[in-house]
Amino acid sequence: MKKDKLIVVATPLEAEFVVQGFKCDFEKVKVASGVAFFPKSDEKHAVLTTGIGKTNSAIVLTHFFNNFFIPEEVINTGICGAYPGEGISIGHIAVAESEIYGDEGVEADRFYTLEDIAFPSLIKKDETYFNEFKIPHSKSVRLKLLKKTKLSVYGGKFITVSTTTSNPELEIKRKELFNPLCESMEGAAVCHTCYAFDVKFTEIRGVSNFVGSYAKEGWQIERAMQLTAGSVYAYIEE
Ligand SMILES: O=C(O)c1cccc(C(=O)CC[C@H]2O[C@@H](n3cnc4c(=O)[nH]cnc43)[C@H](O)[C@@H]2O)c1
Repeated sequence: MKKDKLIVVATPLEAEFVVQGFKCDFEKVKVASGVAFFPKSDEKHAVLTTGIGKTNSAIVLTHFFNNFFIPEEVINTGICGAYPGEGISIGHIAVAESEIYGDEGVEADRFYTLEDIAFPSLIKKDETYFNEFKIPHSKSVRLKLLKKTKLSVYGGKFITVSTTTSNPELEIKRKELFNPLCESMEGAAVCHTCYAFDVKFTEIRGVSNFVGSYAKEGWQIERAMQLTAGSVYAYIEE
């Protein structure tokens, strides 16, 4: 097994899409409340399933780092919701340029961020982080995917939420607050954990739906998972 990169997903179905494309046998190992797939091949990478949401992601990834190995880079992948209006659509690929906790703060007369209320989420060396974690190498990730795949690949800010943005009022509000390209329920927590452990963080997601509505019949979950798995292979290929 190669240990330079670790692929992190939220759900068993997302793991299945990634693992099946590796075309090798895997050993399944329990990691706290999650599951790791360790490939029985020197050429392939491990895949970690955390369960959905910020808490599961942080618990399982921290447990993995402490008990298995610390990779040079974590690649967080899976599906996401896109904010309409940026050209991005269902079946497109999105690369995070920064990860933002979209609902950590205070909801009062307006939304107050962690910075507004002076509550850092992480203090490290000389840096203090609040809602946002920047991902400076993301442009090179996007360029690599554009070069190596025929997919539409967008870059922008991702927000991570506990409550999905499934009505138009919340969509407008979060768009005005953070100008996000996409949202998920794990990204910022995985990114935060990587910052804490000095691990490079990359996030590549496939758009399964638009935010702003709760019409689940329009979601294309399996197509988005398939395309995302393909873009992760393209990214990790030397
Ligand atoms: O069945 C439902 O009612 C339901 C409501 C909201 C989300 C789901 C999911 O299955 C998605 C959760 C899963 O996928 C990511 N994801 C995908 N689209 C979005 C989105 O628009 N907003 C936030 N997260 C999204 C997320 O990272 C979770 O892992 C089901």
